[in-house]
Amino acid sequence: MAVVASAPGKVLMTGGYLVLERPNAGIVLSTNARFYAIVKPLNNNIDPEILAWTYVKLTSPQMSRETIYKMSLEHLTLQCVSSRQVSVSCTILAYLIVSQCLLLSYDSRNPFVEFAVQYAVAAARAKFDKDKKDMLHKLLLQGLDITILGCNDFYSYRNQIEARGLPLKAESLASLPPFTSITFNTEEEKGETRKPEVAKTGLGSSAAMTTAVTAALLHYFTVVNLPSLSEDQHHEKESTADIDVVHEIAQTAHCIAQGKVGSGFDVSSAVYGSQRYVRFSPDVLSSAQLQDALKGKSLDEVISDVINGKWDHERTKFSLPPLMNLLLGEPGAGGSSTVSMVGAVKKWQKSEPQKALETWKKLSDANSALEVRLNMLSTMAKERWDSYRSVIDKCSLHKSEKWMELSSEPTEAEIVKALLGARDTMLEIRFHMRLMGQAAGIPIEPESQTKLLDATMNMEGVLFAGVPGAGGFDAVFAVTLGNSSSNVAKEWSSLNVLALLVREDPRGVSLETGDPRTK
Ligand SMILES: Nc1ncnc2c1ncn2[C@@H]1O[C@H](COP(=O)(O)OP(=O)(O)O)[C@@H](O)[C@H]1O
Ligand SMILES: C[C@@](O)(CCOP(=O)(O)OP(=O)(O)O)CC(=O)O
Repeated sequence: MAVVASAPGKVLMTGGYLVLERPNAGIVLSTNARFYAIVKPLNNNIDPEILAWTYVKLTSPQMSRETIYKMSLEHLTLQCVSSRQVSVSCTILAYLIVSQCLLLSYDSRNPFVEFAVQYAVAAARAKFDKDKKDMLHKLLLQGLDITILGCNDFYSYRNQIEARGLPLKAESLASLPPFTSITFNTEEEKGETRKPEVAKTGLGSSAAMTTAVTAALLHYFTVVNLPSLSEDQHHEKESTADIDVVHEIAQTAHCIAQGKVGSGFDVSSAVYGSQRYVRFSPDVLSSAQLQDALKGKSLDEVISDVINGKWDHERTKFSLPPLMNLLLGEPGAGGSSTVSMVGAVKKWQKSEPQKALETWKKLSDANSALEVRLNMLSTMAKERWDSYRSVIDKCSLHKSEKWMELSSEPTEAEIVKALLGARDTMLEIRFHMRLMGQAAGIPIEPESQTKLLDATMNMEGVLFAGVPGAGGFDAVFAVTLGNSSSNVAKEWSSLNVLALLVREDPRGVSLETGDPRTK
């Protein structure tokens, strides 16, 4: 029986850079862009002769790639035995032709999935008693057939839309077949051509992919029982023990595959959904990092350190107040390298510690203030729904400068004040993020984005807009009121900005009923 699991992509609305250090928090919204992993046995006829190793087949239809690994059942090491490009359909070919670089030349390894497989099997072994270990061994002998699929929203199709002469509108994106082939951007840096990179929108495809594969495998091995999408996924639900295991394993695999320990908000939101996040102490992964660097400990020892480690990340339920929508717009073909941006900020913190501390304090206060204001609006919506709905409806049709005049009674005026307060706080966050970028010499909110964000914040029904995560030239986000998103998308189109189809969806990792391509 196949197991299908999915995990969402993310948008870090506040907390870029600061969230790398405890106890700073980041507000991360998960999205309806989901990454799927399908796991099933590769071969139903177990060959009793083969007891020392098994096969793992990894198929990425969007990269037209199929890789076969041989996995040692003792050490869980993976050896790539074949990798080939599988045939592509005519529609996919059309996209490939216009892409800047054909996939054939691209590196065929997928370290995210490779580590997810190794760590998930090791976790199952660590958790199981003798009988269940035998069951696991039999399951592994049948081989693992893994297919990975990311929603189109994870990838940038802007170049293809332009190349095909289609209008730069969400409708053009909607006309693409689901799970369309991925293309690569080749970038020039100082006259040299860099390694081609997947053309992404910045929703965290690797974190969602690692989480979906880890979750599907752990469910397939019966280590965990994943919730389904229809189940009420409350973060504060008494027992999150099963998804906590998914988190620990996916986070470890993701860090090791990336070769760095980031804040982990992307994996946390892929597992638990939208939240206020405070990072885990990096020490919890020291054993896994050492193993990778020195090949000192066995995977079984490392996994028991990971499972028994002190995972001290904090997550609190958070989602946008009712009748507010998250909208993303792609102003260009993307391409900021988060790693080098983080490096530049760290260098600045060392060279100007006092100034950096002051900026971080102001940013941290503004981030907290925005969170308080949005939570206040959620409470107002709960307690005074009619006034709240009426204010949102009215404000959705006007620019913010008119909002105060629209309130017809004191409760409404109070709600408008809270909306305007949230707006001002976002302006403050943007101001300090820009200062940090200037001081560190990196484009956190580059001038072109400032112009776009100012224009967006001046559109009817826009609460605020900003650069998500590390900032740069990737997609921008806007939080819009009521039904104003379609107007914003239209205005963006006239500014050469492509409105993406993605929206907020607070749900985390889940079990699916079947292959998403057959839906
Ligand atoms: N559909 C896919 N099939 C195989 N690998 C994928 C797929 N989607 C993403 N990846 C891998 O994930 C990497 C992108 O991850 P990441 O840098 O986290 O992107 P994002 O900006 O979306 O966070 C790609 O370089 C590729 O290795
Ligand atoms: C700088 C950061 O705080 C936020 C980066 O956020 P992005 O959403 O830009 O992430 P990528 O998917 O890696 O591009 C680094 C971190 O928190 O790890």
